[in-house]
Amino acid sequence: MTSGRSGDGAGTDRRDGGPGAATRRGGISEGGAAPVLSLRHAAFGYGDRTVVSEVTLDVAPGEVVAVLGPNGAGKSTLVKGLLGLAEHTSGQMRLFGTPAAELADRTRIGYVPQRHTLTASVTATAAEIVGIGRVPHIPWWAPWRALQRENRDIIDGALATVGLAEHARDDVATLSGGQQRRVLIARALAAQPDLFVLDEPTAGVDTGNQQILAAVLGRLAEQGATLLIVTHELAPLAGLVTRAVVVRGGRVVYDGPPDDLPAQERGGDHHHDEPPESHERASTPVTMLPEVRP
Ligand SMILES: Nc1ncnc2c1ncn2[C@@H]1O[C@H](COP(=O)(O)OP(=O)(O)OP(=O)(O)O)[C@@H](O)[C@H]1O
Repeated sequence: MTSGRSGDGAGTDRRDGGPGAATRRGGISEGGAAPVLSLRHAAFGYGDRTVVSEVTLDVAPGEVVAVLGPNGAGKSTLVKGLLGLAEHTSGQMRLFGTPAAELADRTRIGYVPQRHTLTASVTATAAEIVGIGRVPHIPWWAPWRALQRENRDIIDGALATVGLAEHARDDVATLSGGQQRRVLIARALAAQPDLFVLDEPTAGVDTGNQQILAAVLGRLAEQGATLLIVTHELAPLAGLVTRAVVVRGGRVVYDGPPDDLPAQERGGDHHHDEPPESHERASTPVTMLPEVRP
């Protein structure tokens, strides 16, 4: 199997392209592409506690997947499992065609955590925060490369993609919450990952900022990025999401086109995944059982 970074040579230099450039340039998405992510009966949890189980899922390069479900369903645990932030307790997990345990370079996944903004105690410009995303790409023996034009262009490009070019030199503490989220998306973008994982990017921001964030994600998708977006509501991301995965009671209960999602799974009611699973699962219609994709 090939991978986006080293497959056929097309993916070895991604500097002149956006996210997923390797994929677009023809390596892996055409003819027998390795899934970016492949799970088989996978379970994730914390310590002795399994939170999500029996997850079977393939995500192809360029897909924009919304992970939906009520509070406490296990959405964040699922994506944290991909990042090694929750334990992978059973089943198989491959990332970029490689068994996850053998994947040396986790920076290939760009993560924007849930409800994360930057506090006033951080004294840094937006460009400096975005520059953190470049750290894995700067060899320890050549720190001056951080100052080279090529590196600065990537940082400026990431800020432009999220619509914050004019705020590059601003102290992040002076930016709004929605703008700070976009700085964090730009930081992930600057790392040039092969998969973006965003946990609730549109939660807690006003409608105007939700639209801006959705436009930013749309731009990434147009550039060929593979996106896994945890969200409560599909509405702010409608038109962008190509596939919906619903987690309920620690199980994937729907995997398919967003247009076919039953209204009650589109989100927005912010109900909690309680009382216990047995009740939730009993109420799950048979038609909601996994529609596992090839
Ligand atoms: N670090 C942790 N240690 C132990 N249990 C945890 C941890 N993080 C989450 N959990 C538990 O895992 C369950 C699922 O939480 P998770 O955050 O994955 O759900 P979610 O669907 O993302 O919810 P929300 O929409 O509220 O973010 C919850 O019962 C939660 O208490």
